[in-house]
Amino acid sequence: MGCGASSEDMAVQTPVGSSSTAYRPSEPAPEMSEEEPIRPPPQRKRRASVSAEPTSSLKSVEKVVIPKTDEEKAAIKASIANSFLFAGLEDEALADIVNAMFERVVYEGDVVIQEGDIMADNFYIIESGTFTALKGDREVFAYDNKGTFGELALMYNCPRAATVRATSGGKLWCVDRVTFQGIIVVGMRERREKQEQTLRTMPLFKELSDEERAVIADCLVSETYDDGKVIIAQGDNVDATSKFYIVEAGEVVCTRGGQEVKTVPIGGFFGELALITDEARAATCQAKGRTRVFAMGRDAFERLMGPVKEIFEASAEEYKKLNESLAV
Ligand SMILES: Nc1ncnc2c1ncn2[C@@H]1O[C@@H]2COP(=O)(O)O[C@H]2[C@H]1O
Repeated sequence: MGCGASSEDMAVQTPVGSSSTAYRPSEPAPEMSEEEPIRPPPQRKRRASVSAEPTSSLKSVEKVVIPKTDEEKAAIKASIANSFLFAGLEDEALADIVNAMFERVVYEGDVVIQEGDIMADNFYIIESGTFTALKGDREVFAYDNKGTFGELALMYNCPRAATVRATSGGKLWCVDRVTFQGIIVVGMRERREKQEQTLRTMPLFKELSDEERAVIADCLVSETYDDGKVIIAQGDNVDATSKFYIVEAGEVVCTRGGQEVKTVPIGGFFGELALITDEARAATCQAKGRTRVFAMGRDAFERLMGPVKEIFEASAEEYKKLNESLAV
């Protein structure tokens, strides 16, 4: 994770949901100890609710459908909205993964993941409860009613890097290994390849080396905006959380004082000016049609955008001339 993504980056916000799936303490998962009971992962072939269609991401992965209420689905989607693991997933893939999630109720002291376990089974999203992540006896992270864990062993096919134990009762949403790898890991790989290809064609990055582009790709997150949605508002102050954007699909319209000053096409950028000058946002930038952008955090922008500084300086000069001529 080249941009220093931490467990917090992966954290989900306030998961909700109210499935009534039974938790059976007498039913330990095969690779778990007695103290960590879990409802077994979905049976891909035998469940009546499992359909056999392949997913769009990985043809050989069957879709698993664990029935959920609309409220539960919406709540799960809200809770994973800020997780980079899910960012950029196509709507269909996201729906597939939400369908496949199953719940696990935990009690204080339950060991959900055991450090060193080579049979990593699930990825977990916290709906409620507190959890501690331990390496040996040392706590390396504490989760408080939000967050996700268990992705590393599934992404890199390595043993579990830490133990995760419930420090209160709570509820988790689980994604089984096959679904996680088939949708999230494959999706990330596909997106990464597409992203590097896209960056290569963008005027801003075309003079950079493959290595420079790869580092930049590590720090980009796809965001999707509906038609008319304001991505940047003129006059907003910038801070450490402010971002720089590149249009990946669709278009972005920029206005100053309500007057249109620019349409940013695919491959174009916006949101750089205030990050450079540390002044308020100079224009309002809105999606035209459903639009996808690559967003880069301010920290990465400052570290990585040096090589394209001249391009930014030239566009700042153009904006200045245009704004003077339009008196906006
Ligand atoms: N005429 C313009 N003047 C200033 N900014 C513009 C103009 N047209 C497009 N923009 C973009 O709108 C963005 C708004 O946020 P920033 O000020 O960070 O950076 C700005 C530019 O990238």
